[in-house]
Amino acid sequence: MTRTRIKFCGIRRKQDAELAVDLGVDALGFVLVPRSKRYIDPGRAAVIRAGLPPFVTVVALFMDADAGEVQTAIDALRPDVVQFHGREDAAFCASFGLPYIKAVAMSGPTDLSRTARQFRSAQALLLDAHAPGAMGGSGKTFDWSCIKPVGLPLVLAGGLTADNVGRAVRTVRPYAVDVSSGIERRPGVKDPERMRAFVRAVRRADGARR
Ligand SMILES: O=C(O)c1ccccc1NCC(=O)[C@H](O)[C@H](O)COP(=O)(O)O
Repeated sequence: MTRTRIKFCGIRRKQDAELAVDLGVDALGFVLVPRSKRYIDPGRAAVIRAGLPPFVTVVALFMDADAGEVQTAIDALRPDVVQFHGREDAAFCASFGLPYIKAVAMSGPTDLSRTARQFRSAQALLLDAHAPGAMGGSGKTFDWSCIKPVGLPLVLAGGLTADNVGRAVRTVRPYAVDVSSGIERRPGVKDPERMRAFVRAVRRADGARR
């Protein structure tokens, strides 16, 4: 059976990280973007990280931060993967010596193969609904019909919920799905029932793809 990986993003509380791990979530995202409603200080994120068991991927998110800020945060949090949401180019993304994910703003027709060529050093592309220059975590979906395989793993994000993620998995067949707003009570505060329902919906869709 294909197992769609799941990333919960915008983690700010220890109990949310613990429940995510119990539910078998593969990756946790920490938003290190100071203007975000889900911002977490890298030191606080490191405390949550220290309590995680092995084999849970810790992802640090940045948006147009300078290299010094990114490196300082990496030194504090020691993420497994870095994820870039701004206008960073491939050389910048790769310069920290960590696997990286590049977020692509899917606000209109987007030439994904061109982006994949530009970011061929990326571990994956994360397709999100925000407009270029705007922040992620908008809770909005985009038109999935423009998604084509591009030779890099695709992480589908943007407005996913327990109600639409099954259709997303069956339609797009992404390597992973990423969710923030759809499992929240309010920004940065996750809702246990929504977290559980989301994971159940992904696993049900995985079963249907067998
Ligand atoms: O979540 C934020 O506030 C944020 C701010 C700046 C850059 C990225 C941000 N989030 C990125 C994510 O990976 C979200 O999980 C992704 O955009 C999906 O969000 P949502 O539509 O809320 O599920």
